[in-house]
Amino acid sequence: MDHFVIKDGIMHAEDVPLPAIAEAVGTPVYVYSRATLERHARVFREALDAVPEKLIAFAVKANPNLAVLRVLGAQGFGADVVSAGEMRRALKAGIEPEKIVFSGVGKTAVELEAALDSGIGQFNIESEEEGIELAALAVQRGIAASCALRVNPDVDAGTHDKISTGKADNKFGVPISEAERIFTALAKLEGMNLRGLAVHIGSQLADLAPLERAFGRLGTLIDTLRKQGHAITHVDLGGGLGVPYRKGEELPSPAEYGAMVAHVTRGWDAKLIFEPGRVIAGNAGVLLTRVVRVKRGISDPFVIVDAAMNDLARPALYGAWHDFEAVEPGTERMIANIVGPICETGDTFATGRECDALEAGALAVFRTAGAYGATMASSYNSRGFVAEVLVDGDRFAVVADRIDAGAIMDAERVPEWLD
Ligand SMILES: Cc1ncc(COP(=O)(O)O)c(C=O)c1O
Ligand SMILES: N[C@@H](CCCC[NH3+])C(=O)O
Repeated sequence: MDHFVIKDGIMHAEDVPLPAIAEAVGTPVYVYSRATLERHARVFREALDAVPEKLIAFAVKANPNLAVLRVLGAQGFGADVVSAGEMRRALKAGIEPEKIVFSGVGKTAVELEAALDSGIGQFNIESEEEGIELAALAVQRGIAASCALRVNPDVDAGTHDKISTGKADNKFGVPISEAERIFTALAKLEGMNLRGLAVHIGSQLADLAPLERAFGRLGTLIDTLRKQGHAITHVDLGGGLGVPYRKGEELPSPAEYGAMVAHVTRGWDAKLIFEPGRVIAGNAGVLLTRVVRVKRGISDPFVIVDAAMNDLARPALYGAWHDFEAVEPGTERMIANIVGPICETGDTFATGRECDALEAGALAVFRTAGAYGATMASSYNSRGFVAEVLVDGDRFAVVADRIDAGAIMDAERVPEWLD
């Protein structure tokens, strides 16, 4: 069930009319639905009912807002983090350290130390070099780091090139052909409790077959390692499940994903870890924006909105599609180029898009903006950082203040020697 629906001619987030949020907080603003987050968490968990032992660790990069993390933590989710900053957020949101998994190719020594000192549950090691460094830091502390080795299975996820992570030439994980040697070498190290494997082949996957292929390769590797006497007790299957960005688009459901996982992993006898991001948060948020003006020229009109590529980068970065709808739609439609105010032609959300007819001052939303939206924002063109709101039934709260150009300038200094 969609929690962003038109009631009495006005789009609501749950029971809150979006114009009320625009009035109180201004635009552009991200609006998240607590009920949707909770429903997605429940659906994903239930889809994995057949998996006896599991941890679902939300990929914090998708939406690191503290309130969002708090909602998901209350659903029993852990956190998949890729930086000390994300780890601090997960901890601050109340997620137990034991439920935190640290992924990422470039964890610095400072980050590894912070994570060891916080007692996080698992490090997903992405190279032999990282494993050696981490083990040494653990020895200094008189502890052993619980780790999984991230394997690059050389599988084409069939997604956008910039968000594919499991092909041999991608920077992530160790090549599957080298995994046995590296696992054996790292497992010997003092300070290293190498207890499993991890894989993540990419994001916004529209087909389960590449995931199934990757998990199958992991299964073969588990057998090989066990035959050599290694204990494999934890296997992290990453995230990646895609979501519909266009009305009517069909993607594999969490239930289909869960059935595939249960089938491929039958008999693995290990705790499975999942790192979903987009499938939990994507359709739990919209970016609410106001039309600045409609510029008519020789081509389709330009609908210039007050949101821009600095607030929602996905269209400019990946050519991504986000449905665009009026908050108070009439019966008329138009064909328009939907653009932001930034001084780049790439600040274009849609070209030649059929949408509700809009005039200056009207409110509209970009849908499916709850994942990889605010988290990828920048302050380009000194536009500041966009605000975020969480809706719960008929109430809402600002869960991230708008940070304007003034606040950003407060962190800057002009050295005296320039005077
Ligand atoms: C290691 C890792 N885990 C989980 C995710 C979450 O992916 P998604 O949002 O597609 O579920 C990502 C992002 O692709 C990732 O890099
Ligand atoms: N930022 C990407 C997803 C990257 C996933 C991170 N590994 C997107 O918006 O689609």
